[in-house]
Amino acid sequence: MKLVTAIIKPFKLDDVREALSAIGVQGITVTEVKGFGRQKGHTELYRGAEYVVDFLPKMKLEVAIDDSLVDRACDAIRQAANSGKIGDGKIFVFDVEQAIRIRTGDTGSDAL
Ligand SMILES: Nc1ncnc2c1ncn2[C@@H]1O[C@H](COP(=O)(O)OP(=O)(O)OP(=O)(O)O)[C@@H](O)[C@H]1O
Repeated sequence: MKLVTAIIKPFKLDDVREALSAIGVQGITVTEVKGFGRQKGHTELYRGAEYVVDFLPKMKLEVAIDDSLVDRACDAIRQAANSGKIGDGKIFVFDVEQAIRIRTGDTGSDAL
């Protein structure tokens, strides 16, 4: 199992959620975060206004999935979150040791 973490622009959240649902992802955790990438000193558009890049609002998605879905999930996020502009975000992939569904006690991929 892997944890796919994506930092995306907030207005792309619905598109990314739909793209992940379409490939069979069943659960997503979303957190409002702030961050910046390597484009310090450049400007980035956020809700129509230009900002000197500082800590800009982003959404962090966390999706725990079976290994077999990782490539498709990353492709889906890339396509859905890509505006072609700076600050579109990043995807990080981590190993997941265990998953447990609290209600039933299911473990591993059965718990995803
Ligand atoms: N190395 C990193 N570690 C942790 N978070 C990061 C890192 N790089 C980017 N982020 C997060 O991702 C968000 C989007 O990054 P961003 O797309 O600006 O990266 P970039 O490397 O500057 O790419 P681009 O040139 O396409 O803008 C940042 O606001 C930050 O929250």
